Amino acid sequence: MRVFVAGHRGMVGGAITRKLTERGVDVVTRTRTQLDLTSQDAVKAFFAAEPVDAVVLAAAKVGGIHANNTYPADFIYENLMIECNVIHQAFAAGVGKLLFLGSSCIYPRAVAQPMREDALLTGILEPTNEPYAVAKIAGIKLCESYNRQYGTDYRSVMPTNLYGPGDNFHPENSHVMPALIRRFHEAVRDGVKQVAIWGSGTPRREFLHVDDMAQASLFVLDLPLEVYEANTQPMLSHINVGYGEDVTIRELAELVARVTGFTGEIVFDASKPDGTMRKLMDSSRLEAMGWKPSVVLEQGVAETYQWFLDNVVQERSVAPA
Ligand SMILES: NC(=O)C1=CN([C@@H]2O[C@H](COP(=O)(O)OP(=O)(O)OC[C@H]3O[C@@H](n4cnc5c(N)ncnc54)[C@H](OP(=O)(O)O)[C@@H]3O)[C@@H](O)[C@H]2O)C=CC1
Ligand SMILES: C[C@H]1O[C@H](OP(=O)(O)OP(=O)(O)OC[C@H]2O[C@@H](n3cnc4c(=O)[nH]c(N)nc43)[C@H](O)[C@@H]2O)[C@@H](O)[C@@H](O)C1=O
Repeated sequence: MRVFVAGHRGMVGGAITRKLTERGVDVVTRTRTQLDLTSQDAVKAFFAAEPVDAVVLAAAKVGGIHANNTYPADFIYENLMIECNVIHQAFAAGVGKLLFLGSSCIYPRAVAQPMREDALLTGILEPTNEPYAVAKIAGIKLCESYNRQYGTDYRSVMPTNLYGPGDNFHPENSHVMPALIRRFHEAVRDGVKQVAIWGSGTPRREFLHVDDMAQASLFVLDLPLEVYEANTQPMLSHINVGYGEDVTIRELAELVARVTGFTGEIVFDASKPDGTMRKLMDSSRLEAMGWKPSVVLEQGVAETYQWFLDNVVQERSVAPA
């Protein structure tokens, strides 16, 4: 079994690669420098040269609310190009099996909670990440369309907000969890008594550890075709992957403060956007098939903070001035 993991250096692609390698799968990888997935010619040449049995598409332009809002053209263009190139060229090279990773932002911003798979395309999207969401919806529809027209077995999973080792801890462009881990850590380090959190603190988010996401991805990829099809009716579309519970951003900030040892004041910066007020996944389809998450949020945040200390902080302290 040879599997191409696109995006193997990312948080999710890295976790999936580790799990596949543990299983003894021959994982094919390329860095972005070796293979720019936005280039149709390069992706075509790659599939011609590297026969694989399956593809995991975990490469994407990814970022938090600020990055999505600031670089909308990059988010829609790069994600559409990556999806079109990888999905079409995999098909053209005769690869029958593929797993596409979407996102919970595909659902309308004011949809009933928890969000079911069949809520797709039933309302208006959240404006702060609409371009990214449109690209992710296109990815689902690409897989669905190739399955319908050509009989491929291209599956899609929709992860909720993810976190864990390998996350992006950029102060502005990252997601909320790594941003807060960095901000609280630096406040403790510098003796700062007040930390500002973006928005009102009232939006709710659901956080799933990346190891659970990787496990869910392989669980879905392993499902017998008839089971996947029976659980993705009516359009053989996609499956949600969530933790099952959400917290307010204020509660998340309080948790990260405890984990990092911050005892000062938490304030809220209303000049920053809240984004969607709630996006809790309904993961009952996946859970009915036997999958459930295993990493408890408090434990996951503590482990991620340790990873940040061991990798991001450590690397910076030994880097040349
Ligand atoms: N993180 C989250 O909270 C969530 C993520 N997802 C989805 O999960 C998937 C993985 O996300 P995550 O691991 O967090 O993202 P990361 O940003 O950690 O990883 C993305 C990977 O894609 C690669 N990549 C991006 N553009 C290109 C390109 N043009 N050519 C080649 N490689 C490219 C990156 O390469 P390089 O290392 O060179 O930058 C990187 O390895 C994505 O589809 C994302 O949309 C869905 C919901 C939530
Ligand atoms: C995974 C998901 O991720 C994005 O959507 P999002 O959930 O809104 O992402 P976020 O993690 O950036 O923010 C969550 C909440 O947290 C608040 N918040 C507080 N303080 C900080 C902060 O310091 N940084 C960030 N980033 N957010 C902060 C922030 O204001 C918001 O209310 C999209 O990419 C979307 O496309 C997508 O798929």
